[in-house]
Amino acid sequence: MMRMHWLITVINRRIMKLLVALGLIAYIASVWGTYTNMRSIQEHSELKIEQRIDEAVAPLREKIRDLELSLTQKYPPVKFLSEKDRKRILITGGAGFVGSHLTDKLMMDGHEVTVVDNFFTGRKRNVEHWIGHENFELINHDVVEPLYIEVDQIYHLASPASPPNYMYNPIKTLKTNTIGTLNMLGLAKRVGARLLLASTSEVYGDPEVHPQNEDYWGHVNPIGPRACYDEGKRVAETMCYAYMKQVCLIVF
Ligand SMILES: O=c1ccn([C@@H]2O[C@H](COP(=O)(O)OP(=O)(O)O[C@H]3OC[C@@H](O)[C@H](O)[C@H]3O)[C@@H](O)[C@H]2O)c(=O)[nH]1
Repeated sequence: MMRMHWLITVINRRIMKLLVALGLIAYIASVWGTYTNMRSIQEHSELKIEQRIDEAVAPLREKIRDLELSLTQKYPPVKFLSEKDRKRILITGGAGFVGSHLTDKLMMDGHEVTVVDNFFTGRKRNVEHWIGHENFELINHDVVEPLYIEVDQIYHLASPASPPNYMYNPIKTLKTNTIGTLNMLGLAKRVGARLLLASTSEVYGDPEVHPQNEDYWGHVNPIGPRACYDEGKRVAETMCYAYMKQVCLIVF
């Protein structure tokens, strides 16, 4: 009997120890679980915060990079002009041959130049040496659509200029020289700017007089293959004169 009792006590003790050990292991496991869980939540939220910071900082980094670039970038020398003498100048077709050289001249003289071009024949690389300069702006825009900006002077050069280019799409050539010129005259009228139109000797058509002076009216053909350009520029000149006479616009 005594032996039996002793055996039960020993077994009970062992079970107790086992239970205590199991309890301890369960407790440690749960504490460890909570700890790793908390860590992963913390790491996750840290990751999210880092991500958000990165997102918020990215545009600033880009601005700083642009700023650094503009500080280190070398531009051709530009004169300083006082506010009074500095003009805001729009050059349509400014990425073309004549336009880009005019851009260089006016930029180097110290003016603020906005080039508007649809890059039909002009190229960005013709004016790329000014990109980022505080006095320079390049706008990809077709003058057939109205343009609303504030300027003091307009040099209206936008037009295809060589026969293969202007004969490629005669209707578009006509629109550029008529609607485009009308839009520029309208802009000049609205902001009180003076306007210069780049015309062409082709307004004289197939001239019988050489050289042609201002009194010569030309020898033109309104339905010939080059008419879209010749007549387009002729009507552009007529529009400029009408605006000059009717609304006292200063036109060259
Ligand atoms: O619809 C158009 C067509 C042309 N253009 C631009 O006008 C510019 C014309 O420049 P080009 O280099 O082809 O030709 P040029 O510089 O020789 O022409 C220049 O002299 C002749 C005149 O008829 C043009 O009006 C004048 O720009 C180009 O940058 C072209 O992309 C427009 O912005 N819109």
